[in-house]
Amino acid sequence: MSATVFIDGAAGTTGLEIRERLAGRSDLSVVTLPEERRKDAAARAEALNDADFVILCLPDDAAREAVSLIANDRTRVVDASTAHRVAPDWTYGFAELEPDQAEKIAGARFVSNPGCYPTGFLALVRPLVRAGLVAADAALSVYAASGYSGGGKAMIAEYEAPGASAFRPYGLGLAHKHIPEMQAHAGLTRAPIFAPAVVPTYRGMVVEVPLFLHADWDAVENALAKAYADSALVSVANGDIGAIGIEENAGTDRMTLRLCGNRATGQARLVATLDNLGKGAGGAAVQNLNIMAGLDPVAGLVL
Ligand SMILES: NC(=O)C1=CN([C@@H]2O[C@H](COP(=O)(O)OP(=O)(O)OC[C@H]3O[C@@H](n4cnc5c(N)ncnc54)[C@H](OP(=O)(O)O)[C@@H]3O)[C@@H](O)[C@H]2O)C=CC1
Ligand SMILES: CC(=O)N[C@@H](CCC(=O)OP(=O)(O)O)C(=O)O
Repeated sequence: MSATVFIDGAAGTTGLEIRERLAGRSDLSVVTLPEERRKDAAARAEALNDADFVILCLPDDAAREAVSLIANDRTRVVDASTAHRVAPDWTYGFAELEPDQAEKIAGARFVSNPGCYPTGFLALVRPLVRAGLVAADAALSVYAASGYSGGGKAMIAEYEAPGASAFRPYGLGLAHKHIPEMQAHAGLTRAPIFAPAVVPTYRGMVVEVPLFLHADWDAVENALAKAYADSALVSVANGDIGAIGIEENAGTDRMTLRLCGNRATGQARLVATLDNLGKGAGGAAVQNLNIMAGLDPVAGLVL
């Protein structure tokens, strides 16, 4: 019999993306609640406890509540929210982050899906910190632009009404909810300065880390290439390029990384493109589910 998967929050933006990726799968049976019961705590508690796997596509407080409703020691969880991303008893669900991360996910009961912006930042920075090519105490900055679906149903409604801004920097108080996971999982002693912006396109994301390289350019290029050599989803492309579009990986579960900049001066721009709803959310959640269930890690994903 195939494993059962309950999607809590299945009517939301991320939930719908996950349902699309799981549609037609014969190796998993997807459970969702009918519209009139999808916020009923008793119905959710029953579904959460019946399922082999649950994927939480909920605001942080509702995700914490969902975990508290699980009263057995069997149901395994992928949480797409920010609630558990630096919690010590949860496994960080970024399979490509460390050489043994997929193995840890495979054996974990509680897996937190990475944030969309941290997915780009960590993919660029973690291999360089690990290799000693960027110092653990480096003062890093992160600039990023996201499609408006990153803000869920509320932001989609706002951006699909007249008058949406063409470029909207936010997080100006430098306390965005993604900063703790960026610092913790990159292995940095200082929090990066994080400068995100929303643009009027539905999906897609560019994450950029500009920095003065103190290491050899080729060594940095090689460290990135080596880190993702075996990945079906993350690739390293030639950074000798004039411009990069936010659309590059929109509608897919891929992520592309580049080391751009001026080799002669050592001034670099590390750039990642991904889909906030793909590798940044729904794609990563399905990848984690596949790994936990011992299935093909990229089954159902958009390659
Ligand atoms: N959008 C993105 O790009 C990304 C989102 N995420 C995370 O995924 C999670 C979901 O985000 P997103 O899909 O964008 O948000 P949405 O607002 O689009 O969807 C959230 C869904 O959760 C439902 N919900 C809220 N409270 C409860 C509750 N108590 N019980 C059951 N259902 C509830 C909402 O119901 P209703 O429809 O009635 O409002 C809605 O359908 C968030 O934690 C977000 O941070 C992570 C990475 C990227
Ligand atoms: C454009 C926009 O508003 N994006 C959201 C991030 C996406 C998201 O929902 O955050 P998680 O990845 O942590 O779940 C934000 O900045 O809060």
